[in-house]
Amino acid sequence: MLWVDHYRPRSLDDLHYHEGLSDRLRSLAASGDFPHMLFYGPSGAGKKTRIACTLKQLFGPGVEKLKIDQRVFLTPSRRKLDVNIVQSNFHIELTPSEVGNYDRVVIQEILKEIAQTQQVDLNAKQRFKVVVINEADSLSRDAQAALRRTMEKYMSNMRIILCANSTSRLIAPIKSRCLLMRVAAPNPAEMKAVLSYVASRAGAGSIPDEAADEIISDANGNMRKAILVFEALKMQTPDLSGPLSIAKPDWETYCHKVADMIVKEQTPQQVMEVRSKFYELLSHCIPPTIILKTVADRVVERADESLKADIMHWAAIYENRMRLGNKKIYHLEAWVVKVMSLYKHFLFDIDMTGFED
Ligand SMILES: Nc1ncnc2c1ncn2[C@@H]1O[C@H](COP(=O)(O)OP(=O)(O)OP(=O)(O)O)[C@@H](O)[C@H]1O
Repeated sequence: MLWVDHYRPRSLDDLHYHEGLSDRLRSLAASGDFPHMLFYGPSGAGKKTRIACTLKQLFGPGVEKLKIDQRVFLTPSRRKLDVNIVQSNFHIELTPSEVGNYDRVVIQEILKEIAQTQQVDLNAKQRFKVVVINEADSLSRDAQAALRRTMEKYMSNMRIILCANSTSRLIAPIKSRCLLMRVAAPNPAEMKAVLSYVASRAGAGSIPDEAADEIISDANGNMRKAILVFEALKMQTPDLSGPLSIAKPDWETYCHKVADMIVKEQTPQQVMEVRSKFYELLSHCIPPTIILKTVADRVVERADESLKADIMHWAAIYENRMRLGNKKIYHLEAWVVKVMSLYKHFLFDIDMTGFED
């Protein structure tokens, strides 16, 4: 098992950072009046770990006995949707956004089913079951509306825990029905403490300060990434001495290549080249929003100061359109064409100024 899973905290007492948050969760679990909750924060900050620990506090170790099911749902047009569901006797966890725009069907069916079944385990500590919904911020508007209605209706025997990166794409009625829990990224000192703990538990001795600093600055607040990189480096150079080479993931290097192409040449042929690179990235399941963000960041790094704000402005607009639409490639490509046109105008203006001089 990877260290990141093996040494993952299992109870609220084991959690390393944000102790105030752990205390609040502990008292909420004991209060007998557990609310619907929304955990939000950046990737790898520890949201899912914290949710799992809260469930354990609520229901005891039985919640760790998990069963994985694949359920089939039927859309109104009789299309079959496969959804993976993880459940224990006390909770159920799902990612409805896996099925794109049909997420409403999944939300409605699952929630109705859970809400209408009473807790049958007489020894259960709580009378309600918990439904954990991952990637809640990717839910369609329809699914969010369905969720909102269910939250009102079935409060007596069901609680919902939403997990999201940000609250901005959730509709206000959902936010107002949940207790919001912000799980911020750990700071470098907190990350260092976790890495030292993992190193000592894994029998890997202590971690040199320079190595820890390098891993932490590369991880940028993502605890999962830090532990994964630490384990990989430990396999390569067991004593972690000398300059470390933290390899960038292939998809990131590929995105940077795309950005360099946009900056280098602005022609229809180049748009076609970029398109084929986008297809390559998408076919390797890199999320389109991540592609857009990584490419845009790199283009901005290389662009003239006067263009930076416009490039980001259009990236935000096309990201929004991408979320509304189905075909992601159109919007990625439209952004590329927009940026190329901004670039061309900029270069043309420079030429003209030179000419006037
Ligand atoms: N409080 C903590 N103390 C120690 N280690 C932690 C803590 N929180 C998280 N971790 C470590 O970080 C890893 C990633 O955490 P987790 O999967 O909970 O993040 P997440 O915020 O849900 O990420 P994502 O949004 O990308 O799914 C865990 O597997 C665990 O090893």
